[in-house]
Amino acid sequence: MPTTAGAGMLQGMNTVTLTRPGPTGGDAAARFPDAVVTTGALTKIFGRGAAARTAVDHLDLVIPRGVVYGFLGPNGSGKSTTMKLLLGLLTPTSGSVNLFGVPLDRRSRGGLMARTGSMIEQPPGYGHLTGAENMRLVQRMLGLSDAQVNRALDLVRLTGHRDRLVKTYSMGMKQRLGIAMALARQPELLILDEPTNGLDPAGIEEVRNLLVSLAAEGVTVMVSSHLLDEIDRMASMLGVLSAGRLVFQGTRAELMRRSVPDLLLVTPRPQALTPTMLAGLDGAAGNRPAPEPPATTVVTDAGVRIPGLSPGAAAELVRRLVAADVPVYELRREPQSLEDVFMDLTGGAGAL
Ligand SMILES: Nc1ncnc2c1ncn2[C@@H]1O[C@H](COP(=O)(O)OP(=O)(O)OP(=O)(O)O)[C@@H](O)[C@H]1O
Repeated sequence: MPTTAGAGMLQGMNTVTLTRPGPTGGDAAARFPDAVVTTGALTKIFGRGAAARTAVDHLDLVIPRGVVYGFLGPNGSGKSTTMKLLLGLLTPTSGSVNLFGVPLDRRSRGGLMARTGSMIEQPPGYGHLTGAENMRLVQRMLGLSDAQVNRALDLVRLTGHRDRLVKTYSMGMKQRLGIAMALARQPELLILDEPTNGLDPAGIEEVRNLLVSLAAEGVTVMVSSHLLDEIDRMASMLGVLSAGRLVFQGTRAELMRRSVPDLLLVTPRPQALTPTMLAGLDGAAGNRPAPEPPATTVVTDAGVRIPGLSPGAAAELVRRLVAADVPVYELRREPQSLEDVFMDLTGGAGAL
């Protein structure tokens, strides 16, 4: 059976201002005593010597109680590895994990996992058994009551399909069964790796509604995705990974405040925006470096978009345009979309 975290089959089931990642080091647990998850400089390096690969690089996560925390990053950015570290399925190379204010180690893990539900990578479930039979396995393993199992199946709306073989389930139903397994023990913390993977828009909406309603009941939900759209409307807090590093942690509103609007130049001579014309203009204080022309200037029907210039650099650009006798019909700020901000943060990697 594919893994969920837990005892064998089921484990422990269960910051723009784009703000740079906030609290650092092991003091996060002390600074955020109510946080359900904190990590201090959490690092995982796979392999050794020349083959060493840093999958997770000094992460300082802070996940407050009762939020849906959207954990975003392109493929290979380290989301699954981080979640496995949080569940004690991998040992950190360095750094610390605190769950419910308790350091995660070999001795504390059992107790902490008893309060945690998870689904990592694949939705679990034996295809040759029915949904109910799969749930019974979980029930026995975790010593759950019939009521707990029935409630979990109900929550994911599988009660009417409980007697069907799992191999006849759609992808969405399999994902929901995995979530039911993670939910059955009524965890305080739910860690789900890409639970919307392979779902159609209706399936994504169902998972979204379920997770938001669980958070409203006080469950802390950490959910990963490489797709911004899937996370955006369910997460009240976002953590963004890029190449193993946490490049942002905070609310959506904070993320948008980090946005530096592009400049849109309307001119009949877009070709006048040469690298020389833009050389040395500094970026605004935000998430982006100064543009490296001509790659980052984009000629659109509306005009030439120039990303990330500070007010001073914009004024200097106007001086240069006038000195070069380039007609300027219009120069205005164009707000970035959330998608643009993410693309900047992750260096445009992957399909966020
Ligand atoms: N057991 C392992 N041994 C060696 N390298 C690994 C191992 N597990 C993961 N990696 C590497 O660590 C990096 C992060 O992988 P990880 O699966 O955590 O990323 P991810 O963000 O979850 O990506 P995806 O969405 O594609 O699953 C990748 O470069 C991956 O190849």
